[in-house]
Amino acid sequence: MSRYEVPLDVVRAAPKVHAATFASTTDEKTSDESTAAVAEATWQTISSGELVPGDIVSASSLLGKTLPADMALISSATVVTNEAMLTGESTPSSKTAIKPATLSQVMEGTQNEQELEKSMLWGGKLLLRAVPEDAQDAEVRAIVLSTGWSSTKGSLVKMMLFTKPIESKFYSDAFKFILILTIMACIGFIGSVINFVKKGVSGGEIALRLIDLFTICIPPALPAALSIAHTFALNRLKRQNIHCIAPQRISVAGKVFIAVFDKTGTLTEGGLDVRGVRLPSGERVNRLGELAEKVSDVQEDEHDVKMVEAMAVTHDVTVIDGEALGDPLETSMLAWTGWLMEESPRPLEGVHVEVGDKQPKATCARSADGTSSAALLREFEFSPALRRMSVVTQGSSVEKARNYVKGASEALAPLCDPATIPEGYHNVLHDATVKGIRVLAFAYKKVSLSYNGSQRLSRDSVESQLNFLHLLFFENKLKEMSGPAIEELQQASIPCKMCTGDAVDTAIAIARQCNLIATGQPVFVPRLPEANSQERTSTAGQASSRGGTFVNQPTELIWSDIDLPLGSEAGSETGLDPYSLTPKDPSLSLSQVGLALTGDVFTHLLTHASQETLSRLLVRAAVFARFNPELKAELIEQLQKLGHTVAFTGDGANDTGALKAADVGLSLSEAEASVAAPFTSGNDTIGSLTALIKEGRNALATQVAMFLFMAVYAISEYYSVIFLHGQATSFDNASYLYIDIFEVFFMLSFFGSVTFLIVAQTVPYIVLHEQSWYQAPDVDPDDLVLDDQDSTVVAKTNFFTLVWAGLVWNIGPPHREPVYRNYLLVLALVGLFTVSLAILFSNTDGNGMQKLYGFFEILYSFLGLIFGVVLIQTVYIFVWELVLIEPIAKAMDGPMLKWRRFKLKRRNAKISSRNGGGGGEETLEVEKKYRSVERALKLEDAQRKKMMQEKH
Ligand SMILES: Nc1ncnc2c1ncn2[C@@H]1O[C@H](COP(=O)(O)OP(=O)(O)OP(=O)(O)O)[C@@H](O)[C@H]1O
Repeated sequence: MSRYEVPLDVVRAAPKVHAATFASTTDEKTSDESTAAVAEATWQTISSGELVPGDIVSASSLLGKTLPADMALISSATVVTNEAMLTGESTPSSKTAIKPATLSQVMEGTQNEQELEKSMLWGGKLLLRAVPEDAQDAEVRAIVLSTGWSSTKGSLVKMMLFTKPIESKFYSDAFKFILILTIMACIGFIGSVINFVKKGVSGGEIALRLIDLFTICIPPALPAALSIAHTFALNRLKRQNIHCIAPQRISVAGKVFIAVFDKTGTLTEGGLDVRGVRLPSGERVNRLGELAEKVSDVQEDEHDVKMVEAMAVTHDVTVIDGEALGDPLETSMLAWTGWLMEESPRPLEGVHVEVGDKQPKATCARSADGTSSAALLREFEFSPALRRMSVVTQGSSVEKARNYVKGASEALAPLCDPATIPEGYHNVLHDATVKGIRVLAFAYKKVSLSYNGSQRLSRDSVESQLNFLHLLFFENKLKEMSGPAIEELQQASIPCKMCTGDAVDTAIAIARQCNLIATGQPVFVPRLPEANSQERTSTAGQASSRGGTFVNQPTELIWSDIDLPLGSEAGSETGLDPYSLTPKDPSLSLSQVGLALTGDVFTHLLTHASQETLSRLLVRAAVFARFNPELKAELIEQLQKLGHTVAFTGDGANDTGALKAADVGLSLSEAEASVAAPFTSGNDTIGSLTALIKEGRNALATQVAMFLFMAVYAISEYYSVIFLHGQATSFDNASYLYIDIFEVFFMLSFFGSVTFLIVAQTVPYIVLHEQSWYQAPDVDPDDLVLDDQDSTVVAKTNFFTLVWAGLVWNIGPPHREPVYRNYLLVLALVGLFTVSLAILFSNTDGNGMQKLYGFFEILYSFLGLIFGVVLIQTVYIFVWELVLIEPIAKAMDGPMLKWRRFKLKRRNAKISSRNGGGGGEETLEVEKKYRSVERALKLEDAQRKKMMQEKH
């Protein structure tokens, strides 16, 4: 049995302490006994290849190494791993010990993934830190859950080895073409057999020649030829620091129709600089004060001290070797406070913690001057769905424990006592977010509990009945490359969209900075009538403060112009018509306005809107804000349902779903390969997507070229052989070798054209038969390989034809380098041309070349005719490809579209008759959908072109 193994020494508990007993217990007492049994175990060092699920290993022995299997942490410890390979996010993530109940659920396969994730040390991740919480513990223990192919790293390798088949029109067309070639081979087969039998050819010779015929028609080199384009593209991408685990996706990248980008860390810098804080001023509560840019600007009263303490503790930052590692937002926030994170000495010195029978978590935050400190008793991790995180702490400044909550402003506001929310809160938020500033809100409440009590708290109880504390502002700088990359994509007619978890105002401001939305273009955002607000995935305090009429109709959206000050809208006077989406302001046309959708509206539309409205909005909107990870993936699927090939570029754990759902998922990550996406770029810029699309188009063009070349090679050789079989003769073996080896393997990247080749192949053959000096070959029933005029003329024509076809179809642009830059190809072409010319005119009976190929001496004037035919054929191909194809294709566009519509109608009619009628409406709906999408796209295109023209 094959196995996937990472050879590494691992310290494992002696097999007698196998962990199944530990896992099967749910009550705390027995679990403690099991833990004690494991702790007393003797340890042995084994190879990682010997690990099996259920083994208990010492995670401490793997420090600084890549984990060899998927394991769950079972002892209380501070463990930090780098998740770049899994989520694309290279920030370290902390782990907590798995609960025995969760472990037994894992064994039964009924585990809650979110719960499990907190304790998982996934195979393939780098173990950065493993410190036991209890000082008496020598080892940090983990239980092996899966190894080899079943581990995360194993599945990454499996993904590389066995990529999911991709539905591709090119491949299905290629198979259809091979079918046609097979039919041709069968026809040729029947004709040749009849002819051979008539001429008395022996059975063995007939069989031999017919096998030739089939291998000619169905070229065995075709699969290798098609994958060569991917191999070259892979190497070129690697040189640009873009890695791929699913090579077939490269040509899909060439067909990308819509590009969707995550915002934070993808379009904007991952690292965020703190701009300052605003907290209730002077008389407190009523008003937010001025921006305090430095911590030294903050007053030293109780409220302000709490604010600094909140920022020092509400995060998931870990300090390793003096370096703070974690979410860049949180590391810069901690740095701003000037507080330090440290391992607490036991007992926790200077920190008032009620110690029960368990030691508290060994981390505390301490102010730089050492006068204040706070111990972290409990942490509820940041959840993108809730958009907040919280901690339970006990500080030295006040005797009681406190809960601190940090999160998105609109996620926190509803959890706070309204009396503590300062006046003008929404205006302050709006003013900041429209400038692209990222805002986080903080809240707190006082509690009184012991360490053990804090461990029993539920998230809901910690994050409710809060008091508003302050707002924290971050600078969200656009990456230098984002604007130019988006412009390049737009010039290539690829619509670009942003999908982010951030606030809609911030998202629009950033979209304007990077030209996703043109500067000065009004942007409309729909919101739900109040009656539907319960459905919202986010509580939009900000949106509801915008005014407007609330209507109790499920699909009637209220549109607001994002640039109007809060509360200044007249509701029905501004915005868009809910059905036609045309602006109510007659001076504006649809193409002049930008649209942005929020996650709550999108969720509502998914269930209530008609497919047509949804498609229009999805096609027209450039910004999707407050989208949680599930909605991001849903958006990608909805765009795909409209028939588009969608690319998604993201960098974080909240992008994993979208990266997987997209046709082309590009993860901006440090890791060389990420299970989250088929493509990983270490460049940290969306310029990687343009590079990927270019390579994709190039690979696709090359594949088509190769396919055509192989087809020409097959058809041209087929014709030659059929002619010769007609005379009961065949190519000499050396001629076959020439065509198979030189033409195929050296010039796999060449295109060919079938029609002209057939003409070029036929003319010399027919003219030869008209010559007075022509001699039909004497048939040898046991050997069809003869030195005769027919095989000489057909072979000499054949050699040339492919050289010219190779040149013409490799001209290069738009998606490939010009042919003269491909030095090897030029060299090969010149070489092959020279060889073909030498073969053509080496005409003296008995010279080496003649003998090798078994050629017959032919009049020089006839050889000149062959050369002339080849030249004319080349000119034909040039004219056809470079001049005629485009206008013909354009002329065919209309009928093709009609044909597609007709096919769509017929398919829908069939479906409806199968489902028992009612198809008329359905067909109409689908038809309408396509028309509206087409119309919207055309409009968007025209608008983009106009903008470009204005710009230039
Ligand atoms: N560490 C954190 N602690 C508390 N709240 C946070 C934290 N990180 C983000 N948030 C809040 O939750 C919101 C959603 O975060 P999420 O990570 O899903 O998206 P994002 O980082 O804002 O944007 P993007 O999706 O573009 O990466 C943020 O806009 C912010 O308000």
